[in-house]
Amino acid sequence: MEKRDFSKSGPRINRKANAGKNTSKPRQRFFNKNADKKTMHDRPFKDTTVKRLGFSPFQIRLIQSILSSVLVDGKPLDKAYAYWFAKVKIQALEQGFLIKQINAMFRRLSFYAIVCCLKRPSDLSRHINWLILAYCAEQEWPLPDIDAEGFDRAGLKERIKIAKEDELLNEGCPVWLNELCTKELSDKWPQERKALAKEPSRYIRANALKTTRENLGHVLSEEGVVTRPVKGVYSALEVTSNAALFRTAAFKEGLFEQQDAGSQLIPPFLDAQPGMRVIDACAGSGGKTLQLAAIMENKGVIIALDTEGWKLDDLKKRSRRAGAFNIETRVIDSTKVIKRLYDHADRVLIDAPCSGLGVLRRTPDSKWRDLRPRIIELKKIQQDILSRYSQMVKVGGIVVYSTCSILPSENELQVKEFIANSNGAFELLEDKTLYPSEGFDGFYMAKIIRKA
Ligand SMILES: C[S@@+](CC[C@H](N)C(=O)[O-])C[C@H]1O[C@@H](n2cnc3c(N)ncnc32)[C@H](O)[C@@H]1O
Repeated sequence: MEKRDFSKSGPRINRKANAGKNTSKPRQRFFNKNADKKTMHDRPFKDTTVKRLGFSPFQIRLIQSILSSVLVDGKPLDKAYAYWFAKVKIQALEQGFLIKQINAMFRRLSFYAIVCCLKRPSDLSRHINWLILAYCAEQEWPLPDIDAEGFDRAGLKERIKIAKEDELLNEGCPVWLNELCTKELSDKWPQERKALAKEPSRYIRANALKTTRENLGHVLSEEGVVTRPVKGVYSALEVTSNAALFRTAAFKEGLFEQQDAGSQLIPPFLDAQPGMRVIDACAGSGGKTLQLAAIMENKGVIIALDTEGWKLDDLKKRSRRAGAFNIETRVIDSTKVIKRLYDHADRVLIDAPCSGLGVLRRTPDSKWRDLRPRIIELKKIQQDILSRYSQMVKVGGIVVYSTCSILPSENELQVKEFIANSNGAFELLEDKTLYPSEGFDGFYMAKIIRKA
């Protein structure tokens, strides 16, 4: 599991003289790893009560454990959620409430560090309770009675007010990210920065192999889930109620997948038809592969490739649930896997590994580590993948190169370099960037034709 390093992301602002003391404490385990699940099960949970009163002592212990997994142990936030919510089973609504609050803390970690009189977000790893207090104070909830020795309560309100006036802090933007995106996006960046600071909407994709979008809306409403169709994305519904989607019968029956509405625009862009031979070259767990199977009405064949076998195993499970039967999976464990498929396909989707800067709203912990060195490596991988994997399409066929980044250097500049080096064998037909300020997550897609 990749560890997070939170050490280098501090905002550059003047700090007050009463900066926090470095009271290093031994690591705490807030929930016993062998917590008795029975006592945690099905506790009554009233969303409105919690909203008014803040966190219960039980919730505080769970939040402490999740924050500790990420800030102290360096686990990614989604893995920490998976671990703790499997161990401490609670009602779906309460789980949703906690995820919402913890995501909001991670979205603006630099803001809360300053409110706690700390220099860097990484300093919060030694002051998890301070973070919880600062968060509650900002929500204007009563401050919970937790051990927070050295926490400066006087002037909390004033520090929150001052931090809110600093755009970078208020939008939870680390300095490295601001520098990189200002350089790449110039005038466009401030509005994207603002958009990336917001809580994302929830979208699902109706699985056309089993239902229609309209029917799915009805079925879900019978299960208490409120949705509305998304304009401009024929397969997408926005979920507007606080629902436990994965516990619905509709999900178990494979009627839908959770997928951002912007992401749902990429598979149709490939223009794959029923009966074609299609390669999804970086398929991962198959978000787009499953959509391609639906577009192709289960006819023809999709070869789903990835370097990570466990992701393809996930894809197999998801295809069974979705009723998608035209997908073959192959792990890329040598260059031969790709070479054997040269000149093979009518369509090739290259959903390349990337910085993920377009989807930061959904991974709010990832920005607190300077990703610039990794982005340099990723760009080399993207160019290599583009030049080799594009050979898998037949002459006359289409390649779509896509990312969930909004950086031109991972997107249009990569495509430009690839086309320039192809000696006329490939031509760009059309490309699009979806920006977070337009509503969905940020994505790029380029449609390229093989001419020789
Ligand atoms: C953006 S993710 C793909 C997401 C997926 N297409 C979806 O819609 O859910 C990029 C994927 O590329 C894979 N990957 C990384 N390096 C690769 C390589 N050299 N060749 C093929 N896949 C690679 C990663 O394991 C990851 O699953």
